[in-house]
Amino acid sequence: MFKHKELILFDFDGTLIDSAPDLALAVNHMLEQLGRPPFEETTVRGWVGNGARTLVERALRASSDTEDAAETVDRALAIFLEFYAGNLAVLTRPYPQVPEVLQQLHQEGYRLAIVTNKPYAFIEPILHSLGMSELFEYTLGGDSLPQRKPDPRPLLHVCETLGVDKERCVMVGDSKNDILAAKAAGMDAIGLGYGYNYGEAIASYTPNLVCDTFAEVAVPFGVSHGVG
Ligand SMILES: O=C(O)COP(=O)(O)O
Ligand SMILES: [Mg+2]
Repeated sequence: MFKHKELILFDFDGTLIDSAPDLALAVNHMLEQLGRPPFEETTVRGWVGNGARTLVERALRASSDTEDAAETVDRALAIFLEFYAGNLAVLTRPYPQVPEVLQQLHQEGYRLAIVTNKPYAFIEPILHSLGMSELFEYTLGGDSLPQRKPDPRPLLHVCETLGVDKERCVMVGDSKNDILAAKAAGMDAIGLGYGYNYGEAIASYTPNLVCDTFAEVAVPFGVSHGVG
């Protein structure tokens, strides 16, 4: 199905890595510093997907009856970012079969890149600490361009930078932001059913294919090693 593809764009949080436990620790540290009560990790999972500032805004909104002033949001974001920068991969792990399948796709000659809404500065340190830095030719963060997913431009930017026609590219992601961005870019998409999609089924955003495990992602590329 996707054997003719040259470049595979991967979302990061909720697709390659389960980062919600560390994001929850950082959110709860920020709330504690502001004298507000913490939230369960499962609640924080539902807030991930639109970048760090939106995550902090969602946490603040849930923790107060009144809307916070911009200065409070700025301060909360700074606290969050400082803590998270020092605790990026404490509990964060790749999902099952992720390193193996990526390695196999890489060996088969597929080019791999990351397009995330996460701040750019955090991508490489996390990849490094999980032993996955060598696999990706290019990474783009949520603050790398003026636009982020679901805008199609980050996806198209990577295609242009790497000189790959968008028809030869596919986006793999867990959230509606990934699928909507791919559709708007005129690109094929694989949706993953296990990540963070605000409690909605990824199938309802009609990607070309839905996979329930990362191992299944290998199949349409003609790579079967990771399946099992
Ligand atoms: O950190 C986020 O808000 C989302 O990151 P993602 O685009 O890799 O899912
Ligand atoms: Mg994601």
